[in-house]
Amino acid sequence: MGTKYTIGVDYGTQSGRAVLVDLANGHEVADHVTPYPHHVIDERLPVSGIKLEHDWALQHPDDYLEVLRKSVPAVIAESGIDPVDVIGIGIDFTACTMLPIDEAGEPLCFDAELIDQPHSWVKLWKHHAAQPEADKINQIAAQRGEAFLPRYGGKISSEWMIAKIWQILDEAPEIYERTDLFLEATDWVISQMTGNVVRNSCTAGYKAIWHKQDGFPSKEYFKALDPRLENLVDTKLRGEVIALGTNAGGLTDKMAGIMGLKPGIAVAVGNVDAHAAVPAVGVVTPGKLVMSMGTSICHMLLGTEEKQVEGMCGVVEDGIIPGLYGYEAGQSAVGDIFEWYVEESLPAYVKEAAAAEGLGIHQWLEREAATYKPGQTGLLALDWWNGNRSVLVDTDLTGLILGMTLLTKPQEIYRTLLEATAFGTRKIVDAFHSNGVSVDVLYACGGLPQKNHLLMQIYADVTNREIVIADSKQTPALGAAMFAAVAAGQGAGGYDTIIDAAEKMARVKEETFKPIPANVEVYDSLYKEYSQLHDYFGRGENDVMKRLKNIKKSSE
Ligand SMILES: Nc1ncnc2c1ncn2[C@@H]1O[C@H](COP(=O)(O)OP(=O)(O)O)[C@@H](O)[C@H]1O
Ligand SMILES: O=C(CO)[C@@H](O)[C@@H](O)COP(=O)(O)O
Repeated sequence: MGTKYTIGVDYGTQSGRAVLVDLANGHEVADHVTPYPHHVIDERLPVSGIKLEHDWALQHPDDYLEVLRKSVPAVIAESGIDPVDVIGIGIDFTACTMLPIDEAGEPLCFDAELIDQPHSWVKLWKHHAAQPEADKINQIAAQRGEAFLPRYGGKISSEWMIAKIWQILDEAPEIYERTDLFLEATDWVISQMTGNVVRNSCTAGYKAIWHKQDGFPSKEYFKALDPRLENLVDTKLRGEVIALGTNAGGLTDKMAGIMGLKPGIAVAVGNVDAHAAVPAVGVVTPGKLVMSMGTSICHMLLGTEEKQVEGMCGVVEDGIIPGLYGYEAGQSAVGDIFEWYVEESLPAYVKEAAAAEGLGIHQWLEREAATYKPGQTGLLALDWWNGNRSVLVDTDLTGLILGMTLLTKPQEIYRTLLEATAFGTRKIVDAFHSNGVSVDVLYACGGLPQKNHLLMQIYADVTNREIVIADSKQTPALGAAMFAAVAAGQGAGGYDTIIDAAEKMARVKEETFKPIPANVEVYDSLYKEYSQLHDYFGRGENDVMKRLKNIKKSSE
């Protein structure tokens, strides 16, 4: 049949990236990045210049099409392959990144009448202005004993679909009325490529409270939130929910022309970035926790049963790999904490020393921090610089460093911050493992594993588990290309299941990080101390962090 390819497109926060992948071995033949022309819209709307309120984060839907227009032809050109050998395309996206569309499938913000209405635009995953709605969603669900709440670790996030929809209804009822459908951006882009509107099981499950057996929450629940939401599911959330790897339909003639591909090729249903990365590191069975490590960490895990785990972001059947339950948890700041330290708190002499040696600041700090043994700094930190996503689900918690003296060095603080994030991950690992969702080995992808070896060794030592590292730097895009291969099917040169695709296309490095027994022992005692601080400050025994925030607010 000759060499066949698929394209995976990874839609991140700042840019979209297309990767052309050889189906025989997962080799990434070419890639191309298109920065979003309108960036993240968090101050003023394009065209009208209307000012946005605090905590808003929007995007421009045409930026997503721009990625298809630019990056897809670019990977074809760069690779020099014949486009007829591309048998499918798949995408992964940040989530919940959602938008209102009209009957014709057009985003409301494309309508000249609505362009100056902030609520007609795409709400990006990190739009955090729907917290009042999220609070009521949780309070009413808890009062009514809604069965869905434990599936989301006890809390629905303000980042997710229902809170965002309700904010639109609350603040711009006319936009709500004009909306035919609320869609995840990942599903909208697929609709643009195929002409079909379908919802993928991943975002529906993790972000819109959809359950394979129970569907969405009941009409009674939505009515209890707001009588105007009673029929939301049958109206503006309608549409079939389809498992990952399904062909959403063939690529339309129009989009094929624009992208330089063959019309009719398979287009896989949409997916989420962190979730798409799981099969791309070859994880298709339980027991292997995949960490997508960058500014934050998403922790992904598979299981054969639906279990309740404190503070997880969600458990969704078919949510990651069809046929299994997919679990997600997370830490809302990891690389961001290291960046804060380097940018906001590091003495100038360290920057000068690093520059004098021609080293990056992180590299200098990593090298110096690596000269310490576990415990040797005498320091301990709580990693809550951006609140705590799992397991406490509390954005009002803040960071803490304990044990400093007049002799404390910057590299000791840096090491302590690395360790604190590892303890945060161990809390998540322990929460899953002790609730019957076993975690035997860790897999790491994203930017951090490539950048900081000390960090990875600390994670192996703190969790007492081996860590396998992704070989691809574009792991989510590779995963999206694998799901495209499944959507195309074996008959067309692809694969019939994501398990077959993972066997041939997933890639990890040979070198792994293994726990060092002597370090494990010391970290076990430090973790006990971390756990005491974690519970003392995080579970209500001493709410000083919240009181400080309140004092700060009232002093502003
Ligand atoms: N050598 C390093 N060690 C630790 N953290 C680093 C290092 N270099 C960059 N970072 C942090 O990693 C984060 C970027 O991670 P990356 O995976 O590239 O991005 P993203 O999460 O946006 O995909 C930033 O927060 C940055 O401060
Ligand atoms: O929340 C999820 C996945 O559930 C992510 O899409 C969101 O945090 C964005 O992640 P990135 O910053 O793009 O790594």
